[in-house]
Amino acid sequence: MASVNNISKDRKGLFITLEGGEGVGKSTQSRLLAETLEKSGFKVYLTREPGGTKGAEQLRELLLFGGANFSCYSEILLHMAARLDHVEKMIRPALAEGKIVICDRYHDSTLAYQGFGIKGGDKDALALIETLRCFINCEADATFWLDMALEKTQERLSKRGNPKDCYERQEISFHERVKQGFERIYQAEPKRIIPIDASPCEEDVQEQIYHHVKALLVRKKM
Ligand SMILES: Nc1ncnc2c1ncn2[C@@H]1O[C@H](COP(=O)(O)OP(=O)(O)OP(=O)(O)O)[C@@H](O)[C@H]1O
Ligand SMILES: Cc1cn([C@H]2C[C@H](O)[C@@H](COP(=O)(O)O)O2)c(=O)[nH]c1=O
Repeated sequence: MASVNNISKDRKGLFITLEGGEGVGKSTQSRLLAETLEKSGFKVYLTREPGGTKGAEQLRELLLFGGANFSCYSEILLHMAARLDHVEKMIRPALAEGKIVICDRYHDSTLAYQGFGIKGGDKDALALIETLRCFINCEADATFWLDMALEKTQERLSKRGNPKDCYERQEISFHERVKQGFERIYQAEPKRIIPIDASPCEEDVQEQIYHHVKALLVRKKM
């Protein structure tokens, strides 16, 4: 079992993020985890990024469907502006109230999509993201990285049939860089990030995740 040493001791609540490429099942698993925890009596704040506040949802619409084709550095700043609003207004208060915050995508998506997917791991882009991460200063206690073969996720997405956002419309080589980016992020922070095989059925993936969450709750004495 992966180590869960990243838990913040002075925080009342627990901050869990779910990360990974397109269609690996993050939203499905975020919802299932929230339902399971609520049934066990925990207070949960289920949210997503970009999003979670009025302003951040407006930025989501602009970034995903606005067609503005921002320069990559502007795109990083916009994702980070959405995150800061979300953290200040929703995430930090929920954690202070002792809630379990479950966030569908967070900081690792900026690193994987903008840092590795668009900028190919460029040092300046990674440094800018890191600087803003330090400024926001709200780290996840644990991150589930859902991973599976790209061909399989394409199958899932074609069945889902939602309108494609600007990232989903990118060529396969972009998604390969994003996937490799998540691998690099995991290698850099193996204590926080817990890799999950996202290829089995929903129930099996849920079981893998819940197994780790139970251990986190024990460690956090929740
Ligand atoms: N374990 C699974 N097995 C088969 N299909 C799944 C599984 N998990 C999710 N799905 C289906 O795959 C599609 C994508 O799932 P979901 O929206 O949860 O993924 P996501 O990672 O949040 O996607 P996105 O990155 O686009 O937000 C949905 O139609 C969902 O019902
Ligand atoms: C937080 C964040 C997200 N993205 C991208 C990744 C996805 O393509 C979309 C979000 O939509 P989904 O329904 O969650 O798949 O936004 C990004 O590029 N950078 C980020 O920081």
